[in-house]
Amino acid sequence: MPKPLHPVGIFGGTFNPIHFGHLRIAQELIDILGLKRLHLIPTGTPPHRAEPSVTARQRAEMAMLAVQDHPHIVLDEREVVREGFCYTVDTLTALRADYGPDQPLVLLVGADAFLGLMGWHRWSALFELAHIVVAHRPGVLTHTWQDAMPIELLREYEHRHCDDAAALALAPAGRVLPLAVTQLDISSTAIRQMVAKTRSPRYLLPDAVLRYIEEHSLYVE
Ligand SMILES: Nc1ncnc2c1ncn2[C@@H]1O[C@H](COP(=O)(O)OP(=O)(O)OP(=O)(O)O)[C@@H](O)[C@H]1O
Ligand SMILES: O=C(O)c1ccc[n+]([C@@H]2O[C@H](COP(=O)([O-])O)[C@@H](O)[C@H]2O)c1
Repeated sequence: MPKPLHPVGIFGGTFNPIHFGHLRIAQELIDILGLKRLHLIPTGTPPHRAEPSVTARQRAEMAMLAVQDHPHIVLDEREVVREGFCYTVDTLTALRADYGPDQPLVLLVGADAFLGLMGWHRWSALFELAHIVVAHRPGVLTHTWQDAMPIELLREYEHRHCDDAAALALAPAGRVLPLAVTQLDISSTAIRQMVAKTRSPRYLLPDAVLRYIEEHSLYVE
């Protein structure tokens, strides 16, 4: 029997700014799935929210400061340099072309993002391109979260749901795995608000990222 391939992780976000909530779920995914590589992908121009207050380049620079010494996380700037809206389906299509048809790809999203998946461009094509791992997030009702899913998403979830992380190495795409991760009630919104009120977000994000925010006077009002 051929040896299963190590899945490749993919984690996109606005990262305005990146914080320990993001970094912790990325680390837990790496450990649980035995990933050798996770692409950390700051969004360029997001289709789904107002233009972030900080440029994609600066959000990417903060993400780089957060992961530059990590042995398995690579900062992937393909969305930062893309013209126009950044759709995840396009990013996954490009990664699928890079890695070939057999490589298991695993897209990491938080539970709040997964609940909004039907609003994503060509959302049902995402399941053909990658597995989706859904990290629990404080504030999202995880024990009854199926009740919060729109019916079409629930149908996909019930069809694709699996609880065995090892199963993701056995197919290139198509499964949905909920992941009970350490719950860190941190959001970029809260960090931006703290800075605006001259309160320190220290210990919610890496020191190097906080220094960058201070040096560039980000989020001050
Ligand atoms: N504390 C957290 N725990 C689990 N998942 C998280 C956490 N923070 C963010 N995520 C997930 O990380 C991805 C990127 O999130 P994003 O960059 O929008 O951060 P955010 O903190 O939600 O930002 P904002 O407050 O600006 O909306 C999303 O899939 C989101 O669900
Ligand atoms: O492709 C889409 O239509 C789409 C719609 C909403 C969100 N996304 C992606 O989901 C990821 C998390 O988004 P956010 O807003 O929680 O930072 C990020 O990589 C976005 O590009 C993608």
